[in-house]
Amino acid sequence: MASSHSAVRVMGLSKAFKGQPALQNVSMTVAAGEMVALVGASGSGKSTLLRNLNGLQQADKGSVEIFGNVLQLEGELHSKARQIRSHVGFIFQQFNLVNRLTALENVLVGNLSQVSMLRSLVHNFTKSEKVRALAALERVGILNQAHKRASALSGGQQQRVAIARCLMQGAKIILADEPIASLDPDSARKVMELLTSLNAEQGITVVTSLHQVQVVQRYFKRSIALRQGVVCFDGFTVDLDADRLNSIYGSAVEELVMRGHSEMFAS
Ligand SMILES: Nc1ncnc2c1ncn2[C@@H]1O[C@H](COP(=O)(O)OP(=O)(O)OP(=O)(O)O)[C@@H](O)[C@H]1O
Repeated sequence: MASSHSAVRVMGLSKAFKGQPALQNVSMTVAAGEMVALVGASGSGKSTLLRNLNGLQQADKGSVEIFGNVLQLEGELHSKARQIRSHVGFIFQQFNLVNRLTALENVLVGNLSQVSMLRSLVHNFTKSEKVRALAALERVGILNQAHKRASALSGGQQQRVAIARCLMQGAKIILADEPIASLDPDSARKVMELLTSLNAEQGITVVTSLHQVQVVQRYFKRSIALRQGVVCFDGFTVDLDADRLNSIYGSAVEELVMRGHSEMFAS
């Protein structure tokens, strides 16, 4: 596939921590509008790969392109990395909101980090920015929580604020690192349904690391599996049968059972 049609293109990406390889010659392409699950045992490299896809981390070798623009190449971030990253939203297992700010303020300030600066910024947002932030909260179904502090929201609501922040940012790609791992089954289902509808209705490309194989099978047509930093499967999720899962997870296959969310689909 031509890189200009790819949302994400990774070529020969390798990354080591203190000499220990975390990613080894990883190559993959995600088309614009695709929704892809990243699976693999704990420590297989999923978070490292996601962080490299938006330049939060730099690899030692290889390249990452976003919509055909080089984000990083051979360990160097491109000089326009900031601009390229503006299309890429990131959500984390632990939501990464500023607890003292309201849901609306969190959506407005995005990922900026200094709270005192954030406070003053909040008061400088224009009416149209506030209207956009409220629309983003409405899109994720929590407009009625807009003025509550993040710390007073449930985990599922906090994760939806984090997704609203991506919408406010205008993200065309959402990278999600275990977005449901800290959620109860009902909240997890709502977050997965929200990501699925953003993908289907707004064409947002979604790449999500997940441990729950039932969730992967339910929501993702395509999966990419890592084992010890190497891509060991890239294909249709329906082809992830018991033998393949055993080979991907090795002795860690019990993680799938222990960390499953089968209750998500009970109702
Ligand atoms: N900042 C870091 N410093 C040192 N080693 C790291 C760092 N980040 C990751 N690693 C190592 O790189 C390897 C891959 O880790 P990574 O977090 O990417 O795996 P993962 O598949 O996301 O795991 P999990 O499912 O438990 O989140 C592991 O061996 C991990 O210990």
